Amino acid sequence: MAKIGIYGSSFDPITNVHLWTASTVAHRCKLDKVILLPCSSKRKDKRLKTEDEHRWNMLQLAIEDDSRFVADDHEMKQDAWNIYTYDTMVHFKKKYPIDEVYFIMGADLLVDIAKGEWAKGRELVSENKFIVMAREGVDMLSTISRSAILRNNDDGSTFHLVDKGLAMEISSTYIREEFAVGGEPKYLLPTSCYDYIKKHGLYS
Ligand SMILES: Nc1ncnc2c1ncn2[C@@H]1O[C@H](COP(=O)(O)OP(=O)(O)OP(=O)(O)O)[C@@H](O)[C@H]1O
Ligand SMILES: O=C(O)c1ccc[n+]([C@@H]2O[C@H](COP(=O)([O-])O)[C@@H](O)[C@H]2O)c1
Repeated sequence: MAKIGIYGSSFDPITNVHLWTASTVAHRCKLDKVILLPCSSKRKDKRLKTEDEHRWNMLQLAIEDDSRFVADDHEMKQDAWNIYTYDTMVHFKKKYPIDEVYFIMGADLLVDIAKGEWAKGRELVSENKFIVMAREGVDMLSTISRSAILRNNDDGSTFHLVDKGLAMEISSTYIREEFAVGGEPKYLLPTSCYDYIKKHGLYS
């Protein structure tokens, strides 16, 4: 039985923090594989400015040298009304029936689920397991205990809380803004992705 982590993001663009957190979690939680899952630009709750094709190409460039990482375009291929994480996890548990499948996310998303902002939040928590990475300013244990959705669907092994050791806050937003204002975000993301953005004039 393998241990597989699903790391969902817009990856707009993928950053060195996405890669470092995926690597840290893979190492600490002894994952056999991390599936990097870019969300679709058809998503209703967030307006993405970059076409799926570019985000997908950058993701491929970023992970080509690391055999632990695999990109999956499942959400990009879905219709707009069927791209919630709950449905995504149903898909991956069916695809890997004998393996342990975890959803990997930062603690900021734990707060959003606690607030009831995610589709089928109750079912999502009760039917899945999560690896939650610490984020600055979020107390993960108290977020779980203060939320009825989280605490009542947690059987004690639902949330694997991981403190990465460093806060390291590089965001895709910061990188997009730097490109837009003529800044220099080199080394905050893989050089191959930096070059791809320059070549295609993204974010300017
Ligand atoms: N520094 C970080 N530490 C831990 N988790 C992170 C960090 N940055 C992003 N994540 C996690 O990565 C996932 C995807 O986040 P997302 O792509 O929205 O990050 P972002 O770089 O902040 O993007 P954007 O700036 O476009 O909102 C989420 O689960 C988020 O919590
Ligand atoms: O299922 C939902 O309702 C839901 C709501 C918000 C975010 N998500 C997922 O959380 C992951 C990170 O999202 P975001 O907003 O940080 O790009 C990504 O895989 C999204 O599909 C999922």
